[in-house]
Amino acid sequence: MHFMQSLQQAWARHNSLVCVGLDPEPAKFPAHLKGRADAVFEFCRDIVDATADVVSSYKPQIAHFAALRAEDALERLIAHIHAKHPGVPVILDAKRGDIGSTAQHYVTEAFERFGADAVTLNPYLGRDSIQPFLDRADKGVILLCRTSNPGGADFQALDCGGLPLYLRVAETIARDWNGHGNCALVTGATWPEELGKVRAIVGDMPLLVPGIGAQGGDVEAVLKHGRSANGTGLMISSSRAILYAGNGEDFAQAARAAAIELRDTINRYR
Ligand SMILES: O=C(O)c1cc(=O)[nH]c(=O)n1[C@@H]1O[C@H](COP(=O)(O)O)[C@@H](O)[C@H]1O
Repeated sequence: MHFMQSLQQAWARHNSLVCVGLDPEPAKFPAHLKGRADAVFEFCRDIVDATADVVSSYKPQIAHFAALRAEDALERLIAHIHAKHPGVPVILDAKRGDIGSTAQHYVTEAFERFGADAVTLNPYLGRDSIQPFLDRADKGVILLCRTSNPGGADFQALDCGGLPLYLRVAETIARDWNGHGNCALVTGATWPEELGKVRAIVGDMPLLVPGIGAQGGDVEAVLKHGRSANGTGLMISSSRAILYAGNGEDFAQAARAAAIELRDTINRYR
């Protein structure tokens, strides 16, 4: 199924805009998992199995696996999500972006090797660097626009012919790159007013919104500025605040409780 369709169906079926970021950090794992050969997979699998009915997407962050030489665990994890929780889309957070011939290999990496439904990309290299992804109409192409981090404004806020660069990015992608309707943008929860300016330009295009939880973004402000006309349009992502909500044997249940709390807080403002 197309990423955009499965996302919309998961929003509706689970009444949830929550995206759980899967960012394994073994130092934070519960004691009973530490030292186990397959701890990265087991930790993430247990989180997924405890939350799949209360979220609408997962977002594994590739560096968290690659740095641990655990890319095989990431492959198995995504396969597990598809097999056990069909219809919950997986966004590979890889922030790729390179010349077209190399981009083709990143396409294969994200969609064939890892089996992701969508991937995060950096649009800085321009249209031809993203074209091989845009051509995959069934896959989500999620482009950095206004990132959540403190330095996000260094370049993104620079004046670009009367508008900040991030709004030019939003404008160009909505107008010229979205022919297959498979584009989305990353807009950090830490800048809700900018998020609203992006929403005003892109209509109902989905926005991936990290920065809730550990980075301190405000849910109410995100919904106020970012929800689409029908009260959806957002993949509100939280990693550490959900993954490490508990660190005992019941860590997965603690993660479930944190995901439910976030879902319910979001739903109050939809
Ligand atoms: O593309 C992203 O997911 C992303 C974009 C952005 O602007 N800010 C941002 O924090 N992220 C990612 O979102 C996750 C945030 O993690 P927490 O702060 O623990 O919820 C990390 O995996 C980041 O790499």
